[in-house]
Amino acid sequence: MRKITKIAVLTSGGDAPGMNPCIRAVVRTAIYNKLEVVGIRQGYQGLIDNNMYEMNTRSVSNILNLGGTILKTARCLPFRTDEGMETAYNNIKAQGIDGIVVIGGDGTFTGALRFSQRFPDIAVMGVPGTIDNDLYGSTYTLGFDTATNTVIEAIDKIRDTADAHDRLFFIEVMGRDSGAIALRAGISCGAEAILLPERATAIDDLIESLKAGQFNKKSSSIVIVAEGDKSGGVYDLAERVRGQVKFYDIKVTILGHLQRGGSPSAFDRILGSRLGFAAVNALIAGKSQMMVGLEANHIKLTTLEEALTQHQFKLEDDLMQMSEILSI
Ligand SMILES: Nc1ncnc2c1ncn2[C@@H]1O[C@H](COP(=O)(O)OP(=O)(O)OP(=O)(O)O)[C@@H](O)[C@H]1O
Ligand SMILES: O=P(O)(O)OC[C@H]1O[C@](O)(CO)[C@@H](O)[C@@H]1O
Ligand SMILES: [Mg+2]
Repeated sequence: MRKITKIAVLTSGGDAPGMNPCIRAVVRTAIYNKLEVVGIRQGYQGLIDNNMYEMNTRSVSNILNLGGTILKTARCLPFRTDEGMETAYNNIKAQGIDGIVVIGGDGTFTGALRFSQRFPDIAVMGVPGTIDNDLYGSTYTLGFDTATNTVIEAIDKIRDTADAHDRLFFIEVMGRDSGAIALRAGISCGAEAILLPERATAIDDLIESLKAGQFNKKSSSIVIVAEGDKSGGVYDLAERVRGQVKFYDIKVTILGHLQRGGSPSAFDRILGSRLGFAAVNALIAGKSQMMVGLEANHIKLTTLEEALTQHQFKLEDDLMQMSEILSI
């Protein structure tokens, strides 16, 4: 079995509330088990730039409540190249690191898998950290709960003013390839329609359902549009509907990056702590090329390969059907 003596931890891709509790758990679990632990700054960019520092138990004091990530993060193009990966590998070897915990989303795991297939002597363990909730093998990813609650708080406020003015709002929420936030927020806020990247919505059907809402004496309507919806963008969509829905004044709101910030919820603090703890224990047990996730309230290991390829089945059919029925 491979022996781990020194590990590194990094956060990569979009930041997500819960990353800091996870970093804290990784560092303290490692030190408790007499491992050295190194923090990599700015995700894969830090591996390439050799931007690393030794961490101790006090490096992670008072961070449970912080949004963002104390290690910083990046979208790093050079890591996609063979040369970039090789530079990263040489820096890792020079530091004597034999295992890495990577906290991020599907892109981060794609990079981690490619890297560890090329350099299998470095063990990699993924922690699902993305507000997009788009990984197979964990019912929830870090940050999704906090981000969804942030979105709900914002949409509730929009509903107040929409109702006061008898307006129809198109609200864009994050999710370039994922409708997870849109679906959960839509159900929680009673959205009249939810447009998702995973499902095509015919514009005629949308208009018919808005007309039905007006017929049923709805004073306001909210259409939640995930960023990655294929209808051509929220402004374009609003314009097309404006031509045919005369009874509502129409407004557009893009919630944007406020959705990714903020103090992690209790759920994300606990999830981050559990997954960080489990990730270090999995490395110590000799595992690699895997992701630690939470399924049915139990820690589960999934191969990175599976985590990346199975997620398209994740949006629940019953939620999609229910959201339409409950908003009549
Ligand atoms: N095919 C790939 N090969 C090597 N590295 C990759 C690959 N795809 C992504 N990465 C690395 O992973 C980083 C993070 O990926 P990405 O920007 O897609 O975010 P993510 O991890 O999916 O998180 P989120 O979707 O929550 O923002 C990229 O910036 C890049 O450095
Ligand atoms: O902050 P950036 O790099 O524009 O990324 C935005 C993307 O990141 C995510 O927020 C995930 O982190 C997606 O939902 C969104 O499409
Ligand atoms: Mg992603």
